[in-house]
Amino acid sequence: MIIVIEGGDQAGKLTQSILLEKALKKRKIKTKLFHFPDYETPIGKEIRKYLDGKRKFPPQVIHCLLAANRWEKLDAILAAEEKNSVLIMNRYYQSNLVYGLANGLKQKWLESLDEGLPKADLVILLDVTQKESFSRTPQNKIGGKKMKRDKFEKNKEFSTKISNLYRTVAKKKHWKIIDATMTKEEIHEEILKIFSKKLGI
Ligand SMILES: Nc1ncnc2c1ncn2[C@@H]1O[C@H](COP(=O)(O)OP(=O)(O)OP(=O)(O)O)[C@@H](O)[C@H]1O
Ligand SMILES: Cc1cn([C@H]2C[C@H](O)[C@@H](COP(=O)(O)O)O2)c(=O)[nH]c1=O
Repeated sequence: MIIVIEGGDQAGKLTQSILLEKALKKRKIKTKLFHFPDYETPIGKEIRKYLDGKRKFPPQVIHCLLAANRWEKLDAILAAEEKNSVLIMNRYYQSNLVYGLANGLKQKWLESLDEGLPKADLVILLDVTQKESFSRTPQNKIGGKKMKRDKFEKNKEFSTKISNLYRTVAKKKHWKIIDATMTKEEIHEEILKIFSKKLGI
């Protein structure tokens, strides 16, 4: 089963992905957590440079790179599917759809970039407003503080567009929507409830 934790910047995806991973492991459910973008790969390093403003790419190129970054991890994803019952994705191809639409790209074109990757069984949107997102302190994926907001995170107008698009796409695609202004613990409980309901346990 692939569970995707989605949402705008600082919605709490990393926090909730880690809490869910721990909770499932405690229940002896074999679980593996992936983070996208994966900044460790060759393409991931280019993406990092773009987000830090050290590279300039047209939107078509950066969204191809963001999809290619998942294809770089295909073997690892397939191997993890063999060994585990649950894969948690802290962002997956759903991010490229929402951010790509916000950057003026076409849905069909964006979706074609990820066609053939293992599909998500459950997508959970942490619904955060621009205001709430900007009030939170960015952190990096190993828990430390990020020095500054990246290219997609700096612009208030873009961030508002992302929040609105997430809600619209989530409704159309029947993703589960959680109010991300609740406490970390409340959100975690909601995610566990959704997960149990999906499994029928
Ligand atoms: N429910 C919450 N209420 C208040 N603050 C929160 C909540 N969840 C997470 N935070 C805080 O918000 C910040 C961002 O959290 P986190 O890194 O989990 O978000 P993210 O969605 O993964 O961010 P990014 O999009 O930048 O990768 C952190 O400082 C974290 O402690
Ligand atoms: C996976 C993925 C990400 N993005 C965007 C979303 C964010 O603005 C950045 C990643 O930042 P994070 O702090 O590491 O979450 O990239 C995207 O546009 N498309 C994608 O597929």
